[in-house]
Amino acid sequence: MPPLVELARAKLNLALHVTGRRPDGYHLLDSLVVFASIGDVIALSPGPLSLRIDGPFAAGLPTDDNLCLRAARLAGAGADLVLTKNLPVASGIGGGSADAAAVLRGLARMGHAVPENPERLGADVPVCLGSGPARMQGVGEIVTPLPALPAIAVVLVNPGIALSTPRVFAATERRDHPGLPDIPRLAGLGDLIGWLAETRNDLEPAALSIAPVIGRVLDGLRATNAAFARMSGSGATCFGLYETPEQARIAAAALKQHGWWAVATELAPPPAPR
Ligand SMILES: C[C@@](CO)(OP(=O)(O)O)[C@H](O)COP(=O)(O)OP(=O)(O)OC[C@H]1O[C@@H](n2ccc(N)nc2=O)[C@H](O)[C@@H]1O
Ligand SMILES: Nc1ncnc2c1ncn2[C@@H]1O[C@H](COP(=O)(O)OP(=O)(O)O)[C@@H](O)[C@H]1O
Repeated sequence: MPPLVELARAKLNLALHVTGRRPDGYHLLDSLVVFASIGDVIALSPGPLSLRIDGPFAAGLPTDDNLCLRAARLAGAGADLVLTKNLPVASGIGGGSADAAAVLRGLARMGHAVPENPERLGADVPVCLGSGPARMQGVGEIVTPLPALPAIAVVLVNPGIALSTPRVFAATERRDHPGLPDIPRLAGLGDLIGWLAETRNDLEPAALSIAPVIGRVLDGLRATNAAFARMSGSGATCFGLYETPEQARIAAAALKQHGWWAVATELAPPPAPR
């Protein structure tokens, strides 16, 4: 029987406001989250729990304490897992959380119930489970699905540095920003950019202070005529939005000249219900 295959789409925080902090130190967030068409790939076959990792970013990833295995253990399920790691690690685009959510989706297709507290695996796991446009609030556990966005062309760029999420949160100075403005129906790139102009990524200043190269990535995106550029999550991956897929392809090729990981893709529609 061929393995079940799940795509762990790259997550993008188009806007990310830090609105408070819980007594346990976790931050309250208000974020517009969307997913790109590219991602890691997870193949699941029946069998005892095991994990093999291949792909361009396999090196250095733990095989024992991997979030894919932790997801299967939380679901109480065995499976033979193969992770093809296409996305940079510790990079603000979901990574381990997207992989864990994809494993839970695959296991659900094999008949295993999705655990009740998937956020225990990572704050981004609940939003990554749905893998469609959503407003994410609380520490990540409140997910409100949003209508589909158009397939806007996007370029993702990572300068090749892993940035630790806890370190970026710890270096964030202001934690009491207002939440996102209401999210209207976003029918095209113009609507989206107009709305994004009223928003921020509140983790960007701290990430920039730890890794100034992020500033050069954002300048690089703007120099390729991105209609909008910002960092995703806790960084260091940044995204640029473009008028056309052709512009995005040309921009990605130019940004690779810096030795950075750069890929042209588009905002993905929500997955069809199964
Ligand atoms: C910042 C965000 C925005 O979407 O994305 P990434 O940059 O990781 O992609 C997420 O909130 C990250 O989610 P995730 O990467 O799953 O985080 P977790 O593993 O649960 O948490 C890692 C650490 O980040 C801090 N953390 C995480 C989430 C949150 N709401 N407040 C926090 O303070 C905590 O120090 C925690 O120990
Ligand atoms: N399947 C996985 N994919 C990516 N990272 C993983 C995975 N499993 C465990 N990890 C660990 O999780 C950490 C990445 O976490 P984090 O800094 O939150 O990244 P991101 O910002 O990409 O969400 C890394 O230290 C990595 O070793």
